[in-house]
Amino acid sequence: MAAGRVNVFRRTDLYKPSEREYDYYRNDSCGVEYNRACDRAARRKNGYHNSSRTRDSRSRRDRFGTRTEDRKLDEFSMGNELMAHKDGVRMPPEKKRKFSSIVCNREEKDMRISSKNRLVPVISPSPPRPSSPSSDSVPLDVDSDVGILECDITGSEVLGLENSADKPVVADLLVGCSGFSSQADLPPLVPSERFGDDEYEEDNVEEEKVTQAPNIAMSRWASDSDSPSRSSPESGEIRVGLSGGGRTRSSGSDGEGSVAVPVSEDTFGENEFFDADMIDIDKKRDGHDYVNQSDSESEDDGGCHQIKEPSMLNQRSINMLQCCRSVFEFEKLNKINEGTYGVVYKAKDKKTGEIVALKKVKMGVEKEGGFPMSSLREINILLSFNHPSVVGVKEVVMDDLDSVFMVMEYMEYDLKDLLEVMKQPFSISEVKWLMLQLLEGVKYLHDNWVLHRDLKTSNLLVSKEGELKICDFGLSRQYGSLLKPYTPIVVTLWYRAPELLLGGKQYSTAIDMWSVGCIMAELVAKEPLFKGKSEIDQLGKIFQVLGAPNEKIWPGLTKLPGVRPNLKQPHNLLRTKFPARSFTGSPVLSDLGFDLLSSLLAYDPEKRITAEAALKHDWFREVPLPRSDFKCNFSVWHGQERIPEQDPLEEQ
Ligand SMILES: Nc1ncnc2c1ncn2[C@@H]1O[C@H](COP(=O)(O)OP(=O)(O)OP(=O)(O)O)[C@@H](O)[C@H]1O
Repeated sequence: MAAGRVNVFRRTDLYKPSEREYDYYRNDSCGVEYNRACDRAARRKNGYHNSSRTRDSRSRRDRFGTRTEDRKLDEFSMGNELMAHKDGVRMPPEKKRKFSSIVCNREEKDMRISSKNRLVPVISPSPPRPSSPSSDSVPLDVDSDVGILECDITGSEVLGLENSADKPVVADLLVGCSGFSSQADLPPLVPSERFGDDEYEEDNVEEEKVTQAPNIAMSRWASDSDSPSRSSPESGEIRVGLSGGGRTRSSGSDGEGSVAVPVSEDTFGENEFFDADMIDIDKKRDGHDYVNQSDSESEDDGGCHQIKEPSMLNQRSINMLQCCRSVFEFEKLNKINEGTYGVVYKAKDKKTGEIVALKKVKMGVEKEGGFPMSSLREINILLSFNHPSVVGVKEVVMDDLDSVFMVMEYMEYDLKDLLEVMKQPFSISEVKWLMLQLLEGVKYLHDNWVLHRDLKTSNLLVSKEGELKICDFGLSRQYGSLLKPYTPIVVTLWYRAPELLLGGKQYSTAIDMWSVGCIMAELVAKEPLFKGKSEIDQLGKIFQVLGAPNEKIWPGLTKLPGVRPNLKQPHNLLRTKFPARSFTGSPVLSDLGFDLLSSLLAYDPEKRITAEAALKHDWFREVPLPRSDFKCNFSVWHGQERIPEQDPLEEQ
């Protein structure tokens, strides 16, 4: 596609587009002067945020997640104003599927192929769609020892307590999932060294086929009469659907298309991803979903929370042990990086020659001998998702012992490394293109009821073709409101939303949007916006730039556990950091760009712009237009040919 064409892949697959326009309301109370035209434009196009909620219907399932009533959940409870046809604007009748299989079946008639082989519809000034139903509160693991942050918001005088990390529950994934009572019983997949360790040698690779393991029907789960649900995917088994079509998928699977990972039912507690006792969400406010813990409006539950549609993304299933290829069918090229939950290698599929990334799952991180729940979540989500802006997981492979690897599409860079090695910041048109891709990915997640919860530049992969993909779903959750509060200890500090820093336990997709705002600022400025050293320091840094919030601009603020009433209100200095013009080389943002950034960094989560609304922001239509043809090539920045083996992800 030629430079200057504004192409965006806009999904029309899951939801009917709205024909309505919504009033726009955003947080402008931080002392920022907004351009009038910009304001008008924003009001015209952006998602309306409102805290009212409506209940149209809901889907119900029994405790194992089986659908018992096929009522629809109206995700677009945009507020009473909209529902009341105010000013000719009526409530969009959009209905959203919850926790159903995620299928990327774009309507191709509205799409075109971009230079990056993406299906992309051309941006046009069509009427905006309603805000995504997106988000909500996440059923998180809540640790009893989660600390409450206290802060005296006078400048940066904030007191805090140490919070514990989010501790995912351990899933006994492999042992016992297929009839093996211990690891020793597991059939040897490949009798050689473990892949991923330095001692790995290609010579050890064997052509031996994976021993067929008993499937779930033969497993101890299946024969466990006390656990009739074990064999049910809704109860104890994680089934990962590879909803057909789309991206490349499991080259080594048996063709059935998904992976079933039986896990102890106990493993999935109330806060878990595959929770069976979930309550109805039913609180679509302003495009962000919120858990309402005191919902008494249920029509038929006597005030109890309804079981919401379970978070099963599955369609078909295969037994992981039965179908996994061996990691020795890949040739290890080099170690790319190591994160908290796993080591990532660059590797080559010996059969196809395809270059892939292998993420080795760290075992026993949380509990001895267990399979990290974070990895299970990540595998499940990534295998189920199919979107150009979400990194694709092709299959899961194992080595001869108990190591599990995710086979992912290989991406040459991550944004963090790129920003570090670049000599010049991205141009505004490049920022726009990256932001469009990011927002499309985030919208896709939120549309499919997933909070990423750890959006940051190191979790945004970029190909040399300039494609951006979100990775690292280890902290993500499919949200479905639960009675328990959520742990606020999510999201890497610099990208953490103020409601989390202030100890809020009910949060929504808005936390991801805050992170997106931080990323946008970082893309423009080439350095992180808020670089706090601790939670207290992080809050202080935010307040220094945006001004301390108050109850007026953020209703409910003072109810957050970390807030004390004596708030001061310094000026909002964001514009000075991103002026419209600069003679000093500071990063510049037009009025529209600044409007989008301010909307992403709105204090009040309910006023924070949604991914869907952000995608429609006029900044993307103003010159310079998004540069969709830009290539992420080192020669652009270093004046020399980039040698693939020396990309910034590779270990020296
Ligand atoms: N598909 C991929 N292609 C290329 N590099 C990748 C890929 N996936 C991950 N990486 C690299 O590996 C790093 C760590 O990956 P990832 O974030 O998934 O691991 P993690 O253990 O969950 O990390 P974290 O510590 O952030 O939780 C990424 O920042 C990126 O540099």
